[in-house]
Amino acid sequence: MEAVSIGILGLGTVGGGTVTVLTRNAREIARRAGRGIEIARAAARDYRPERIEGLNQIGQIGTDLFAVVEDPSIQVIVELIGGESPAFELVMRAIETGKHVVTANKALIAKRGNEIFGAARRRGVMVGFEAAVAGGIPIIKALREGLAANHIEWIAGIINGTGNFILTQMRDHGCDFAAALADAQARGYAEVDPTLDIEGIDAAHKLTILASLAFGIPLQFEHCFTEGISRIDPEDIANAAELGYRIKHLGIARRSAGGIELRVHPTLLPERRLLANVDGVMNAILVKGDAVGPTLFYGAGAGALPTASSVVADLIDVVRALTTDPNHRVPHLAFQPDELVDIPILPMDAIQTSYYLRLTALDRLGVMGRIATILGEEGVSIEAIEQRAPAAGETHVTLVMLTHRVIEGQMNRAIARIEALDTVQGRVKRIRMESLSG
Ligand SMILES: NC(=O)c1ccc[n+]([C@@H]2O[C@H](COP(=O)([O-])OP(=O)(O)OC[C@H]3O[C@@H](n4cnc5c(N)ncnc54)[C@H](O)[C@@H]3O)[C@@H](O)[C@H]2O)c1
Ligand SMILES: N[C@@H](CCO)C(=O)O
Ligand code: NA
Repeated sequence: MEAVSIGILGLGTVGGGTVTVLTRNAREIARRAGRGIEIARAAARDYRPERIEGLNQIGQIGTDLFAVVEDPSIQVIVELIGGESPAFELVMRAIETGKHVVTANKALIAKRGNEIFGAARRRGVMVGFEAAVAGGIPIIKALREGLAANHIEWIAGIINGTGNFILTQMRDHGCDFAAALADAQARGYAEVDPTLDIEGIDAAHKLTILASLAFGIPLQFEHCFTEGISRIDPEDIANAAELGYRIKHLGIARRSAGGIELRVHPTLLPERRLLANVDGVMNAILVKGDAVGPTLFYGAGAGALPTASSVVADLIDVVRALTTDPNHRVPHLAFQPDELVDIPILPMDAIQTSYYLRLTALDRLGVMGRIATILGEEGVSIEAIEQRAPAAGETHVTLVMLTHRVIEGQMNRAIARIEALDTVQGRVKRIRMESLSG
């Protein structure tokens, strides 16, 4: 059978990797897909030809993205430019002209996916986005198909490679934040705007997508709570280690009474948990289904070839399903589109978790007692407390506490009251803790 013609938009880290994988593994890909995949055209503002193995396999390379989308000989558009615009307009135009789409763009899917999938459904075309979440890990496929029998209870994942790389470097080498970030950028892990990685926005994009697939809810990026890693101090990493914990940047989506928790933040995890030992650029997603129990998916969360692995898997899926009836394909968000239920996302002060607290207080009789009283009055019970003796000549001590589970709203009130004491210096540092055992 004749090869399927595709057009690639963007020839950067992921675009280049996709060309390489399609070229290197062309024969095996064709054996799996049933037909060859031919890169008829590609377009990019710029690219590094010396970095792209297989570049000579591309029929035609230009700079006009829309010209590729309008080309009637192309059946599938692979969007790898990133960002919301013009990616959204390109994808919508591709759909309008009856082309299937494969994308690695989580910002686009998290923010505009409801519209994109609606348009794709009306036009009867497929949109693949496996590469958008956790790079090379086939987590979308797992949630949509492999775990389809389950009532999913919760998901917790390390879903930003750059952030995990930085935290790992800080812990292992006492390396500073800026140097670790520069290294992640040089390796092609980071987003064009790395604040998306560091501030947790990229992880929030991915978690939004995972939560939809797991719970059958529309994409609701605007309701995801997001806290980044830029305020994690080496001191907190060391304190956590002393207490038997590691700090990981987690995305957590959980069904609980009254709604769904959707939150990205630094998290203390007991050091023996598998997730606590996922280091460097590696990602991992723990999914708890009622029938299967906990399942863990681990692999490279970023980088050229791992991400291309997912892009090409989607391409193979599209090629295999080209002639199938659109109504009988696996739904984009795992649930039939008219079965998505708009369950509310819980506000952050309604969630329940335990906490690591660090504060600096005057080393004077009664100060500790006052803090403990406030915590008790707000319903916060302390699991462990450590006091760092003041250095010679110092008047203040550092207190590190671990609490039992409590509603975040109560913790906020307790922290506000503690910060208002004149015996307490500066802010109370708070990092959430999860056991991930239930
Ligand atoms: N880098 C990774 O490890 C990784 C992993 C998973 C998903 N992603 C996603 O894949 C997408 C691409 O990321 P990347 O790291 O390959 O980016 P990149 O910056 O390395 O490459 C982007 C490519 O698109 C081109 N481009 C961008 N905007 C353009 C425009 N307006 N007109 C013409 N060309 C344009 C650039 O010239 C370049 O060739 C993003 O959505 C990103 O979030 C990246
Ligand atoms: N910037 C992203 C790329 C993969 O999505 C990360 O570091 O995880
Ligand atoms: Na994936």
